[in-house]
Amino acid sequence: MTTTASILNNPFLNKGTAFTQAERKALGIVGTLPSHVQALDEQATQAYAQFQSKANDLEKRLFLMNLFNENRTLFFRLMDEHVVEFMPIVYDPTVADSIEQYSHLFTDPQNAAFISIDDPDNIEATLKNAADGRDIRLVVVTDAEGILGMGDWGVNGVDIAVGKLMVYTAAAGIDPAQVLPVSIDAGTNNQTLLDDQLYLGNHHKRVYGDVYYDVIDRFVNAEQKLFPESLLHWEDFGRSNAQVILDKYKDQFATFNDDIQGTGMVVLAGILGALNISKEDIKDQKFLTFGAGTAGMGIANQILDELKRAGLSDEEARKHFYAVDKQGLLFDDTPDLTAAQKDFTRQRSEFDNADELTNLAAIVKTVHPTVMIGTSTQPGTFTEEIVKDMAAHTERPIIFPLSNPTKLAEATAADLIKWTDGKALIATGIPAGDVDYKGVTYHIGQGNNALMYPGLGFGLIASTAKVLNGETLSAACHALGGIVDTTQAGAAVLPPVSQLTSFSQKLAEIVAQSVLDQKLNKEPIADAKQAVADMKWVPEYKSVD
Ligand SMILES: NC(=O)c1ccc[n+]([C@@H]2O[C@H](COP(=O)([O-])OP(=O)(O)OC[C@H]3O[C@@H](n4cnc5c(N)ncnc54)[C@H](O)[C@@H]3O)[C@@H](O)[C@H]2O)c1
Ligand SMILES: O=C(O)C[C@H](O)C(=O)O
Ligand SMILES: [Mn+2]
Repeated sequence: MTTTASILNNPFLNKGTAFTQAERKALGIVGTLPSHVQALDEQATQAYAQFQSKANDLEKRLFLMNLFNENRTLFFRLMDEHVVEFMPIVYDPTVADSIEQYSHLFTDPQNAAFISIDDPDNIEATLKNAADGRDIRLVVVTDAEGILGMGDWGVNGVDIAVGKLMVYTAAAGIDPAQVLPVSIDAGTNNQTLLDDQLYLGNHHKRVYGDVYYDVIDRFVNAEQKLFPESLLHWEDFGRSNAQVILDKYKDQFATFNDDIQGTGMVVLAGILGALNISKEDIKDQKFLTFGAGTAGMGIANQILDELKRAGLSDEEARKHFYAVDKQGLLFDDTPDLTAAQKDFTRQRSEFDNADELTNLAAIVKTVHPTVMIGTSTQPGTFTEEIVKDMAAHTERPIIFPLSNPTKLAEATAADLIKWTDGKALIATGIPAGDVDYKGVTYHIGQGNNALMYPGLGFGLIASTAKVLNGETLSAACHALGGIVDTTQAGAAVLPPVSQLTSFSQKLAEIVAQSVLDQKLNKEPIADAKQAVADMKWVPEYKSVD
């Protein structure tokens, strides 16, 4: 039965004041709206003026989330027009503030599914209720143990799943009615949340081990059963679980971990862009990853794959890596290595001063890296001394401080340009403004997986991919090559967010083509480009009869 509420409170159907008089009549909602009928453009102009009147970024975000909760078409029309301005508001870094305050600011569940580890028997019902009959093609799930670099945020982390999905639609054009954000509430070790009466998640410590993995398994089974056409995207799981989960499911159906693979992709694409500028060969680089966690090792593995595709043996390729974590440079005898770290250790016998290699300054001095990636969550750790030392031994140091949000970045782009006298080739995790230095304007690429996962995911869904493999990931990493004009002084290593929609489309087409080339499509598809074009949703009102 249609009721006024079932239309005006349904963000997938609601047009608000844009319902024509005929539609109002047909739907039985005559008189429930002011009489003047607005066009979508008019609504967008009006909403943008309200957005601009908000005092700060969090207020702006709250306003946009309200709009999102009321009317998805209007929200995405507006985001389409203002993508560069909206990205840092709906996504990183402002999403970080909203996650910290989620329970206090809560007004709406945003059509997410909330799975509780204490209620495993209701996992299927939870997904079904949240989907509410919609044809779900894309699920972003988080257990929020490692939200950006801010640690454990329990159920509050659902906002990152919502935010990632907003970027998917804005960038690639997935129909917002076909997506489902999922929170797995496995408890939290965040004492501030546990002590907070208003905290909306389970008030107990995080559950690990068999009980946890059993819930993950039940979730995966229910998800695949209910939404067999869907792609499953894992986000911000903790270091001890992320890779384990990915390894368990990656060959079974279309799935990926954004922090491991999405980040690996954007960093490799950024390095390829940087090498295009410096005209150097990837096989001549020495890679230092500072923060050898989920993202750091995902990046190392993606670069390793590239080196092997460029002709190096596995053994030769691994010699190009220096993985650094809390313990310093990781050696084969370093205690407490994770499974992923074990593949990238060095031997003490390779260095005269192995015992001194416990801090970044000493390691840079000894190793002379040409590429330094920060995924450590440790702000300001790429110091002037370290960066100058690195720059003294390589013509164009490639430096990517990627830790998010803003307050956790290893360095700022402006400092890196200054300390290296304009030589550094930089990408940052959060958006960075242009840097003017000695008469040159340096554009800074955003080394954020948001540049990659929308196109990757859309291409996989459009091509009905059975799985995602290394071949497709590699094709996607190379897809952005040539988009940036590297002949310009101060060119960025990655394309600008202002071109997010066009390069996401290109990426999706390349991904879909790779799937078809490998015959990994579930359904017959003749033309990858056409499949991508056919699936693209545009924020326009459809007429209601
Ligand atoms: N820009 C992007 O697209 C992107 C993508 C993923 C992650 N990240 C950022 O990378 C950071 C790490 O994320 P993650 O998912 O890999 O988390 P993680 O917890 O898996 O990894 C962080 C690693 O840093 C290490 N670390 C902590 N203190 C250190 C220190 N003093 N010296 C050296 N290493 C130290 C930890 O031991 C851990 O191994 C976060 O800030 C996250 O926002 C950015
Ligand atoms: O969410 C982001 O901004 C990127 C990345 O997935 C992260 O965890 O930091
Ligand atoms: Mn993440």
